[in-house]
Amino acid sequence: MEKVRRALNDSPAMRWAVLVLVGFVLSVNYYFYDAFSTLKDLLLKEFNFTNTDYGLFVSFYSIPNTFLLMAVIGGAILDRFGIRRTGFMFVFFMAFGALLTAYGASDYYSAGGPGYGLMASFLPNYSPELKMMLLGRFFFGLGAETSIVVVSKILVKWFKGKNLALAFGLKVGFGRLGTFAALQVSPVVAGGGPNLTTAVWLAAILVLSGLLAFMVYMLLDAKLDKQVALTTPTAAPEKFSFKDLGVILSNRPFIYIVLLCVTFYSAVFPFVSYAPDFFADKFGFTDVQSGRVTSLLPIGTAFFTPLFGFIIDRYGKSATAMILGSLIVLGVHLTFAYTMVSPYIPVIFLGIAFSLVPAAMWPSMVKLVKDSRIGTAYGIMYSVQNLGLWGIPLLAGIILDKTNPGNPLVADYTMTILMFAGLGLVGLLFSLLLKFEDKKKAFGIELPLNKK
Ligand SMILES: NCCCC[C@H](N)C(=O)NCC(=O)O
Repeated sequence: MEKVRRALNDSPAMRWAVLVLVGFVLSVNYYFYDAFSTLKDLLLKEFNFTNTDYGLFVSFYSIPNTFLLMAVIGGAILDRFGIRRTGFMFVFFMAFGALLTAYGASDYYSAGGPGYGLMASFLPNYSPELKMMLLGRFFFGLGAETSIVVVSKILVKWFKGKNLALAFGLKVGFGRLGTFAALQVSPVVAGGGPNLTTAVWLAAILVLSGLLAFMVYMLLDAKLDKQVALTTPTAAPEKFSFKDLGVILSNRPFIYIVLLCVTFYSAVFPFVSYAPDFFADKFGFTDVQSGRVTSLLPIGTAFFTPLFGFIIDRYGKSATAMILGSLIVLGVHLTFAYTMVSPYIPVIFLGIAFSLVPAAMWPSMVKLVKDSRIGTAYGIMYSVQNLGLWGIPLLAGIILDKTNPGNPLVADYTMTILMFAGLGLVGLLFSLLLKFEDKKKAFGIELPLNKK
């Protein structure tokens, strides 16, 4: 039998190849998530959506993960059944949901295609188009979040002790590139309205190509497992037990990170879903201009997150990075709410915050949870985070409708943005508590990650 001296994950080239493959899966995931933010006005016009309908559509992504605890269940299934089976299933759901959403927005469906009659037969206050798109968004969210958990576990498998924070930074960077592309490409393809459906189909087809990329990754994963089995006696996968959940949930720094995760991301992702419309309404930008300024955020973070990850691998200071990032988010939203400063400046600062916190937060988990339970831990984080990603876009839409009675074309966003600032403030509090706890009990969150 051929003796394996080096496993696939010992080769830097293979590690980076894996990162590119799973990074692509993330890019298309984020592309689809964000492709609708520059189409908001068109959706309102074409399908008679209200701001609340739009908020509902954005937030439906999070329903399976929050209320059905799919990210936690997905994380536990992942720890139990492994990366290949679980990953394929969830990337498949993501692609199915994306195609269903595109179908719901298509002319063929609106003209009475399959399912139209059924969707028209209940809840008449919501259009059949909205209902089909909500169903698609539900499946997309179910698969998308859990597939991010899968990708996180893949990175721990290939990169632990070998530039893990850099790998996580690049992973986030791939996601941001997807958001950047969506903000740039979607409004151009939609062409101000006539090609709205094409813009949505393009997004769905990209997600489908992510499924193919994941299947290629599965081949590498199987090969690595075979090599590892030759050199290391394989332990049977540990069965999921509620005791494990209890252990994870009684870890105080973990809880602070989860709470920071929900407040920080709720102040950023839902903001991005409204940002193009906000820039258009407050600063008089066109759809394409506001898409462009919003897209500075993901493109900046695509470069800065890996850079901060690289620094954290070597020098640590993760808790401090989370405090600084939270402080910046608060300052940025107050600037948006109360000043007419050119949006380019706060967006750049938001990009720095949006790089610092993710670069520090996600890899910190390996300091708190053992590898065999990392899927469950990320699943818990994502489920709680999704509570914010569900509630906050909806709340933003409701505040927007309430503070702008009569649905004027140009809306006043002040109260909506102040709500985002409030979330930034609460996030800052949790990041301070995290640093305090780490100082008291020496969990090592401030230490470099490139240490065994
Ligand atoms: N695709 C947009 C929502 C992704 C949410 C995801 N749970 C997450 O937080 N990813 C980490 C990140 O920084 O993007």
